[in-house]
Amino acid sequence: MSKSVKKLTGLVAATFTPLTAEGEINLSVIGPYIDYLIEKQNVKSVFINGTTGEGFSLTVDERKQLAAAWCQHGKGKLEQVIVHVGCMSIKDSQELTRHAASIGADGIAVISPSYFKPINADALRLFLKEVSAFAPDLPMYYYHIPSMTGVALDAADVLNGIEQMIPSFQGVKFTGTDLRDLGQCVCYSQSHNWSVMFGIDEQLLGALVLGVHGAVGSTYNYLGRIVNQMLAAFYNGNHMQTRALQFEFMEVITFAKNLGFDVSVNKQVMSEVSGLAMGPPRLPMLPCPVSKAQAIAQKIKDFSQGH
Ligand SMILES: CC(=O)N[C@H](C=O)[C@@H](O)[C@H](O)[C@H](O)CO
Ligand SMILES: CC(=O)C(=O)O
Repeated sequence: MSKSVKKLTGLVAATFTPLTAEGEINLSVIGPYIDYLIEKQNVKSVFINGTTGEGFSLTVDERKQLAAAWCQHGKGKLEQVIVHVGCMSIKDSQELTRHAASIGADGIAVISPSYFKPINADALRLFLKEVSAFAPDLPMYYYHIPSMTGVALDAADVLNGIEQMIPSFQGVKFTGTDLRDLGQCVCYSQSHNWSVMFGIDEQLLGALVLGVHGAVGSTYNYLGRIVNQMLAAFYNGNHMQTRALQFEFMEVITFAKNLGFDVSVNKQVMSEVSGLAMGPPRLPMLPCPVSKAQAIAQKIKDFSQGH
């Protein structure tokens, strides 16, 4: 692994996957999507084909086409394009990994298989190693998301000693609420200069205090500008302002959660707020009633106008 790895930091948008009304991937939205993130949200890195991007509902070929489009349109504009390559079959993950390297992606991230689950951290590390071997020079991030995978191994256990197996290992995207485990990931990562990226947007401040290097999340697609203000306030030591912004942010997400806030709703909210046509989700998710998304979008707009 070369020493010139660009460290992943700051806000990273976990992108939605634009679909046509017929449910086909809609690559024509990606160019305008990138401009929107940079110009309107001050967000310059993306995490594609993950949870928000419905990665597990896409075919391997669709995932390749999307990754290629994000890298191509993002060239010279985006700081980093991280491609999620987790699949139920290790063969598919290896193919996506090789492809990510061939198109110039900045890194890959891997969610654990969740049907047949790794029985312990050794099994998961072995899986990650066999995936990374298909792009040994590409930074790899482990994506910890037990709420979706049911793989409840401590992320810190997965990290422990992984550098001896995976020279390209560069950190973890931590979507969990166990602050003890998160803190141990940050602590372990320090000596390796890895990135710990937090993934529960409405709890970001707690993670910042523990020393995470940034955050990957869905809401940075449309609240990135304000959350960047929150990060600036935090790094300037202005805890009152940071907390005030976090509380307002929490209120918006609580409002959304009370209405039912899943990827389908979130995707429609993105269409409403950005004006970009994200299209419907893919089955088994059902399209979200427009009125629900509009109510959430209005909250987001009110929050944005206040800042
Ligand atoms: C479970 C899940 O999908 N988490 C996302 C990222 O990992 C978050 O970005 C959430 O969408 C966000 O925090 C809203 O709850
Ligand atoms: C939300 C998130 O980080 C993902 O799309 O995977």
